Amino acid sequence: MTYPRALAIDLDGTIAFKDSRIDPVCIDPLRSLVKDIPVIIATGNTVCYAMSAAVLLGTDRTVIAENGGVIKVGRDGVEITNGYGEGCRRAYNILKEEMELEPLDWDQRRSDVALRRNVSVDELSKRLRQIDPFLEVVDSGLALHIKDKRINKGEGLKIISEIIEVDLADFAAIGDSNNDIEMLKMVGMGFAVGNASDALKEVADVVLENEYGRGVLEAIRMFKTDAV
Ligand SMILES: O=C(O)COP(=O)(O)O
Ligand SMILES: [Mg+2]
Repeated sequence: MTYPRALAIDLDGTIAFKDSRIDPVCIDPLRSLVKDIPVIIATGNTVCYAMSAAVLLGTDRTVIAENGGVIKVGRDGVEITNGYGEGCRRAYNILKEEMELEPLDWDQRRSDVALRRNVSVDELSKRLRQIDPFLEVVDSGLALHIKDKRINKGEGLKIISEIIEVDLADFAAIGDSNNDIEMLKMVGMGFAVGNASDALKEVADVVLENEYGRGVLEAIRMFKTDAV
C-alpha cells in the first residue's frame, strides 16, 4: 500500500473507546507517524477537545471539530467556523419542548448541537426536517448531532487539503461511525476500524479486523512497515 501524504483520523470510537478513554495501543504509532506526515484529528466533538488530543499527540494542531463546523489549520493558522450554529440552536429550542433532549457541551459548541443518545434518531430526523430542511441528525456513536447538511468532516477535509496542498487522493482516513462517511468516501485510502458502523464499513476501502486503537495500528502497519 502506498504511503499516504496525510492522515485524517477520528477520535471517539477510533483513537478512544466509546466512553472517551483513550486506547493507548495507538499512541506510539500515531506519534511516530506525525514525524512523517500531517495527522489531522477529525471529530464531531468540540474544538477544545480536538485541540487537546492534537497537542497530546504532538500534531501540528490542524483539526476538524464539530463534524467540519470548526476547522483550525496549524498552530497559528486560520480558524474557520461556519455560521450555521444559530439555526441548529433555533431548531433545538423548538424540539426541546416536544422531546426529552439533553444537550452536551452546550456552552462550547459553535456550529452544531450535540445531544445525548437517548432519543430515536428517526423520530428526531423526521421532526427536524419539518422545522428546517437544511438540518439533519447524525449519530457519531457518542452523541446525536443536529447539524447543517452542508457541513461534514469530508467538506472540512476538502478545505484543509487545499490549504496544506495535499490532494484528497493522497490522504488516508480512519473512522468508526456514520459521521465519518463523507470523509472516508473522499480520500484515497479509507479505513473503517473493526467496531465501525455497517454504513461506514460499506464505504471503506479497507475494513480492519481489529477494533479501536488496535485497528488504527493495523491500518498504519499497512503502509508503515516499521510501526511499533
Ligand atoms: O460525537 C462526538 O462528539 C465525537 O465523535 P467522533 O470523535 O467520533 O467524531
Ligand atoms: Mg467516531
